[in-house]
Amino acid sequence: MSGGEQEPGRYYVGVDVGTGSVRAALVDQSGVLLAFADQAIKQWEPQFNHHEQSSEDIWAACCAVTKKVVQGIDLKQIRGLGFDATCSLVVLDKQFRPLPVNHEGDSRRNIIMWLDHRAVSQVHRINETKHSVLQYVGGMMSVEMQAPKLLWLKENLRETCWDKAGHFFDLPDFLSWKATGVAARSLCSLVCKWTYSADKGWDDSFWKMVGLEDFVADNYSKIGNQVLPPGASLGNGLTPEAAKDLGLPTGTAVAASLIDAHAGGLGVIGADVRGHGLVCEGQPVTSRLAVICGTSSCHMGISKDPIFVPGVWGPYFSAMVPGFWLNEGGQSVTGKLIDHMVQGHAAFPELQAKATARCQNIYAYLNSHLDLIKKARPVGFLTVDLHVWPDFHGNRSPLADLTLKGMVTGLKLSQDLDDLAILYLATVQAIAFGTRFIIEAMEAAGHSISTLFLCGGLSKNPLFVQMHADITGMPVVLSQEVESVLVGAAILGACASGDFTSVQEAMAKMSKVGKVVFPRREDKKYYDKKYQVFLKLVEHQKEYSAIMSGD
Ligand SMILES: Nc1ncnc2c1ncn2[C@@H]1O[C@H](COP(=O)(O)OP(=O)(O)O)[C@@H](O)[C@H]1O
Ligand SMILES: O=C(CO)[C@H](O)[C@H](O)COP(=O)(O)O
Repeated sequence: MSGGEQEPGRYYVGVDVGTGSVRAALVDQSGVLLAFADQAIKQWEPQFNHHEQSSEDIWAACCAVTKKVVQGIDLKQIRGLGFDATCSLVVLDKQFRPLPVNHEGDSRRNIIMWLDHRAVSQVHRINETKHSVLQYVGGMMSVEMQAPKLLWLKENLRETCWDKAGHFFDLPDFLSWKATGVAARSLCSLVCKWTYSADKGWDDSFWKMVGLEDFVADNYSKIGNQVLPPGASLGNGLTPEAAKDLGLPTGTAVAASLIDAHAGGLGVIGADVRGHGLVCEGQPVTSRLAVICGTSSCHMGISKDPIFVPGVWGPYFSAMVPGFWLNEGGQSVTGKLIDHMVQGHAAFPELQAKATARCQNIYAYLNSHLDLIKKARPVGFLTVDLHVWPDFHGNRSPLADLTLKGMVTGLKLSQDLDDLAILYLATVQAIAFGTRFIIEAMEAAGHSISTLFLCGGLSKNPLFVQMHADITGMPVVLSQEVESVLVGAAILGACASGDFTSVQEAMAKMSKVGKVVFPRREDKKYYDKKYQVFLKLVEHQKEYSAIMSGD
């Protein structure tokens, strides 16, 4: 379909596999969510910095949530299915059975998660090669990408995993394979996490130089030698087995997938902004930055020509919006950091009890508590002497330094609820300062950004949203559908069904502006000062480490 026509009763299913849970939605042609379901997924941390999951557990969760959202629907109306997922590494043997990625030999745990930092030595060696593919990941490969993890498997689990492995998938590609039996990879995963180039393909010299020449020898069959653009229809759609598992008809169209952050980007970045008083109304789509905030935050900016931003991943061609280059800034832990700070505080049990008594989630409770304890000035001013540096899991962007640690300055002896609430506020602010730091790096390299489009679990937190507006000085657009990542996944399904002629057309019809949050200009001076302190924190941290590593 094209030309603005809407066919009644045409639905798409989007499935989003985040770090902590799997979500599914039934979505109509105008991007409205008609049904939603979610289910938690298992995670293991057998050692510090080792994070693992199970592809069977995740597939079972995808099936359970999909069955729920299509309940009571005439299945003939479901036109397409799209998956997005975290960029975790799935390992299968030659018969497509799970292989262990751990010393314990537990083959249930066959996924090295994206936030796993076990491959530190491997990524250092990869970066030391200074190979030209590194130009397209911000100048420096991240330990969270797939090449270092593959090298770790080769060096550490040779017999139990590496020699037996037949297939290494990015999690989004594993899901589309499981659904259709088609092992083609999405251009999104391969370009963003595996060093594939949209125009030149694989670079043999890179894999040979880093010690993974095995892939070249077998023509990349284990990591993908058929590549499709996100949204392309895969094979004959759902296989009979997958259709039974998911509760959908055999042959339902299935799309080549996207990484979760990229699906969030599709779900928000193309919305029609007319009538909201936004400066980006008269500007090209490249003035918009999609920020997908869940366990981590990802900052997705697009451009017509490639822009090389030191410490910011990309430029990646056609990895999110077809025909555009993508730069992806990121913070490895944001939601996870807030949870960590709050749950680790002595007053956490009291917070839980009080929030439960009021039938509120802990963050809604904390936000109202901050409102209660604020004095004459706005809430944000409660942290005048409390500052946080948020890199508790290293810095992804723009410093690309995985050795950086978290910092807090301004601690007191009190451990009460006020103290917890203010520490939570300072953490939220630190994450927003991190976003400002990334935006400044992108702008210095040539991006021109005026408006933020937020989605993901943290965008449900009004304090997080307001702090992003105040600290960046930019308006924040929230979508009509809170679960915009699922709208992105459904857009893929809609493209695979053939109901739209392009991803751009589907984006324009299915993503919608909900609420706009403007910055409080009168607070700018205060946040500028706090930003100065923020930048000092990392400078000082580097000085401390130089002192300690000196003689
Ligand atoms: N209503 C809410 N208010 C505040 N924070 C929330 C809310 N819902 C989710 N979050 C936070 O969002 C984060 C998870 O976001 P989500 O997008 O679900 O993550 P992922 O995709 O990584 O699984 C968690 O840190 C959680 O605390
Ligand atoms: O690297 C990423 C995207 O390129 C994401 O950080 C990763 O996929 C995890 O996402 P989330 O925080 O939504 O679970």
